[in-house]
Amino acid sequence: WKGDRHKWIADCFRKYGKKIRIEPNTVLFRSPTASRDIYGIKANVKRAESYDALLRKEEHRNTITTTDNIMHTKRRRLLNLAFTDRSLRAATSFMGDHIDRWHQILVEDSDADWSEPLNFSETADALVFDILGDICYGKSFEIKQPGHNAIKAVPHAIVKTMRFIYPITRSPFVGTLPWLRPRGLSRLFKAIRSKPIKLYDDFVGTSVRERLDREKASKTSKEVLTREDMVHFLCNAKNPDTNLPAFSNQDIRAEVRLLLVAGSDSTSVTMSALFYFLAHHPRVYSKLVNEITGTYLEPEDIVPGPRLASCKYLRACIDETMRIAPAGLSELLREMLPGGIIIDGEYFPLGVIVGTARWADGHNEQVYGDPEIFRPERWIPDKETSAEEVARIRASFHPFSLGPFNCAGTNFALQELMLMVGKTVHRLEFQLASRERSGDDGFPNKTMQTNQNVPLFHLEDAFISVRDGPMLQFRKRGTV
Ligand code: HEM
Repeated sequence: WKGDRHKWIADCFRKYGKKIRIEPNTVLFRSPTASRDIYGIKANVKRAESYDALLRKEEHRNTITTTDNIMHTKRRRLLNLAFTDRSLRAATSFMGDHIDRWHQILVEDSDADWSEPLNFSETADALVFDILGDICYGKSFEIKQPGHNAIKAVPHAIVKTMRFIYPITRSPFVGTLPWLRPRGLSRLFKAIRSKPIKLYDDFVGTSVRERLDREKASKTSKEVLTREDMVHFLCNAKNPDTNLPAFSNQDIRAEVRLLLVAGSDSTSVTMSALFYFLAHHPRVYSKLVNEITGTYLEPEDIVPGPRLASCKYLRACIDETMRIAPAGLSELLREMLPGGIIIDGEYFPLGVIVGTARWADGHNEQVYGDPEIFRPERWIPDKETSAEEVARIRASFHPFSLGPFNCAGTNFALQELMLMVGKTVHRLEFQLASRERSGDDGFPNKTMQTNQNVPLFHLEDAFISVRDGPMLQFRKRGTV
């Protein structure tokens, strides 16, 4: 309930070593070999039943909430059809347009001076949500635009919902949920949905329906044009075994729901934390600006491709952010299948639940030495950091998880982050709003990073990482 489970888990590791039994039947690990043993391609495990609690009703079941391995493999194989190089290329132009418009909004009315202070988490949420809406079904939510829009409440409502659901997923009663759902629990959850979540449900339902109608009409009429968005790829995906359409309309709705949440929140947390660290670390900020402005003459030139991939410091800043402030702080639980598995040399039998926790992994003193320090250089081999050292820490670093249940949108997320950060630091300058510079940022409970004297970016654990701030001001680069 307090949102500090991730810190409690890290403290337990510090106190008891690299294996902790946090519940009678649940063991967490903190070592690179354990991560591979638990999540790797050969691991004899399935997603634990706590994933079931993320589901309000059976029709919403999608790839991430499918705990049966055979079903998951089938769904995932089909979902991957929406994440091809072609779909990634198709998404590029939507992403670029949204980012350009977002920049205009950030500095609107502030031609010669700094903009009004704004809560960066909120504006980053709006940007990634708009991008995802557009990319999923060709309809942006337009919540980054100034003015009233009821959908603006949705990212906040997702946080509220996760705060409510997360303790249920970790409760001893989680096993009863599949039984309770058809016996009134789904109806109860529906009845107590907050207004913004209801709005969001209706919005997703209507938008997907309209989009599917458009797709159908485009097959018979040349006048109806569709975009190559995710729905297009999902509609046209054929089951390779039967050559029939891979997804029913209900499946498409369920997968779009997953993509909107999995794809928006994670990327937005990373953006907010990265801008927080850049604002607090002028040396890192100017090194990043030099790399981007040295690689590209104009922000408009920044597009995905080999040149953007060559921006090593940009990628290192993103990796360092995902290490120190991961999108998802605690454990991703897996349950042993018949036969069990060996983890870190020890046998665990059928039914035992195991996992690793991302915050605890990223803050492991034994791996990183100075884990509380934001230092992107640790990811780049040079005179001071050997290639072996970088390979050693990379072996412990799995922000997108690994194996058959890893993030389906990894390439998509990295492309989006590289583009958003690259374009933003090229086109705009930013600074901490004065209130935050004086240390009174209104966000309590920050842990101080002792030797840099910079507070850690405050995150609360609700399965997703709940964040607020930083408060930033923007202006066009080169404005005096
Ligand atoms: C910084 C950004 C992101 C991070 C750190 C991240 C991380 C992860 C992780 C750790 C998982 C595994 C969760 C689990 O096992 O419970 C996951 C799953 C998933 N992610 Fe991401 N993600 C990011 C962005 C995205 C984006 C942009 C999309 C899509 C547009 C996406 C789509 C998915 C999907 C569909 C799954 C479920 C995969 C499955 O169940 O097989 N993610 N993500």
